[in-house]
Amino acid sequence: MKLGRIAGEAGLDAGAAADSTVTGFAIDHRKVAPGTVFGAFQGGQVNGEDFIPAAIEAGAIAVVARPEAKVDGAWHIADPQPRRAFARLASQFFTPVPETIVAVTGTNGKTSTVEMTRQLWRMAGISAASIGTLGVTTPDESVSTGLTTPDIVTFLANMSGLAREGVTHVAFEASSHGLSQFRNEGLRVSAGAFTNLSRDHLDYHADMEEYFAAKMRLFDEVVAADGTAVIWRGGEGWAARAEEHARKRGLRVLSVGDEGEDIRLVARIPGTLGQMLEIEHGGMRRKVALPLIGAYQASNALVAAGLVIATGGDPAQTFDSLTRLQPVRGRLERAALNRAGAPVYVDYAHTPDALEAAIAALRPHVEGRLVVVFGAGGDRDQGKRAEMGRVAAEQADVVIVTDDNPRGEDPAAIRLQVLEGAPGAQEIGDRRAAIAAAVAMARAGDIVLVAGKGHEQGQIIGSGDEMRVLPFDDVSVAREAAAAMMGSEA
Ligand SMILES: CC(=O)N[C@H]1[C@@H](OP(=O)(O)OP(=O)(O)OC[C@H]2O[C@@H](n3ccc(=O)[nH]c3=O)[C@H](O)[C@@H]2O)O[C@H](CO)[C@@H](O)[C@@H]1O[C@H](C)C(=O)N[C@@H](C)C(=O)N[C@H](CCC(=O)O)C(=O)O
Ligand SMILES: Nc1ncnc2c1ncn2[C@@H]1O[C@H](COP(=O)(O)OP(=O)(O)OP(=O)(O)O)[C@@H](O)[C@H]1O
Ligand SMILES: N[C@H](CCC[C@H](N)C(=O)O)C(=O)O
Ligand SMILES: [Mg+2]
Repeated sequence: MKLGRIAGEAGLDAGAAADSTVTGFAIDHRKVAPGTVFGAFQGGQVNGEDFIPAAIEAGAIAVVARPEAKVDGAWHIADPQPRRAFARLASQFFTPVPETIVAVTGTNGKTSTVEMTRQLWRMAGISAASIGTLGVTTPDESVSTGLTTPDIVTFLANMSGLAREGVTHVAFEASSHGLSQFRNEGLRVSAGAFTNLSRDHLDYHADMEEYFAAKMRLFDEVVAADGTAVIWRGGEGWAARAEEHARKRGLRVLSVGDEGEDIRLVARIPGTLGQMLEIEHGGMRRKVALPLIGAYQASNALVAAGLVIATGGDPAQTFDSLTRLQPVRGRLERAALNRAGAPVYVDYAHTPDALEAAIAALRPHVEGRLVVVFGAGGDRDQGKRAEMGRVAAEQADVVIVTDDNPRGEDPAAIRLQVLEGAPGAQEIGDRRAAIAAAVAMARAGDIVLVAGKGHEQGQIIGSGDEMRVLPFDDVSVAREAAAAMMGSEA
């Protein structure tokens, strides 16, 4: 494909390089091959513009960078917003793309919602995929990408790869990092969902307002002008503000929740292994037996239904399919039963709000004590740590504070910050030992919640060149602990 054509379609100027043949796109100079268009961006760690000479040396034919960047020996596609311009350009190259694409943003619930959306589409006989924290999931496989929202080149390449495999519908997670770095642009996004907003990532965003503004790029810019915003009505006013953004842009709004106008959750009755939802849609009331526990899973399932309906799904069939949803990995996953018959749940709660939601989900099922084991990630928002401690101390009966991906920080210092909010908690740094202690202490009627890592397969220790990922899986560790207890009795 000629650069001139790609640039023309994107409304950019390819100048003297118009006749060059484009072989690919890269945002990392180490991935540049002859014929590549290189995107040079100023990052949080380094300035990508410093790598322009090396990229040109490696064969870059054009460089997308700020007007003030110095580009010698390749065509300079100058734009004050180079990440956006690069995305526009790259999206002309990575074709075809799936015809129906939807995005989910919010602090918690993105992974669950995209996965449930994929499942609902699949049950309707559609070839669907999801992209997010769990990787790229298709009917056949799940491949990890390492990030929730992959970089723009990986994202677009995945999208066109999926379309070539025959996938017509994709739901992807739009993290605030991804949105603010234009990691998913250039495609027609038919609908976007907003699940909720609460404290997280205040290491990256200056304050909650900035965090919210990053998320609102979804409605302000990313969703197509004739698209739909699916909004979970709840929380402290953020949903109402999200709705304002959507309406101002002229998007169709589909509101969901206790106060939702389009999909109203009239009643929710927790059961042993699931819950009964009474919902109202289009003037009709119906009961749905959702085979998942917890208010938060009901919210995500209904937002997923909203996305499917917003993009042409049949409402009756979609609500019916909710009764066959499979659990999402690491989200209230029942990992084991200990010797006393106490269940051990693994959940990905790693924010104060999520921890509260996970504990609330289990509370109706607890007859004795709720034992929670959790920590907080290193090199991430420090302010959420004590808040997580407070939620655990207030809502659980026994609290064990442990390690969760300390990364470049001193794990003991992270635990100390969590313990500030939970002064009476036990402290067991080694996560395996902490889980074993919780499993060993649980009696009949108790429930153990191991929070923070969910589906994760490793404990990240150190950063930069020193970084190591030690294999670690909460589900198997919980199972081993339960099995060891059985063994000790025999
Ligand atoms: C804070 C953050 O989001 N950083 C991501 C971002 O970095 P950045 O743009 O600031 O990049 P940088 O490292 O300063 O480098 C600047 C530019 O120089 C380029 N470069 C860099 C080095 C080099 O030798 N050559 C080169 O060309 C880089 O490719 C980049 O384009 O872009 C990089 C390239 O795509 C990502 O790898 C990196 O993710 C880091 C590893 C990360 O940990 N990100 C986490 C925080 C993250 O993104 N999480 C979100 C949220 C998860 C959630 O929902 O909770 C996610 O979507 O996963
Ligand atoms: N709708 C919700 N409301 C409150 N808490 C939720 C909700 N959905 C999920 N959670 C909590 O957040 C955890 C993570 O859920 P999920 O992975 O779906 O969110 P996410 O937004 O993708 O997270 P991340 O930002 O890490 O990608 C769950 O394990 C649960 O504890
Ligand atoms: N996407 C989230 C995942 C956090 C998971 C938790 N286990 C941690 O490491 O903090 C983040 O990067 O902030
Ligand atoms: Mg996620």
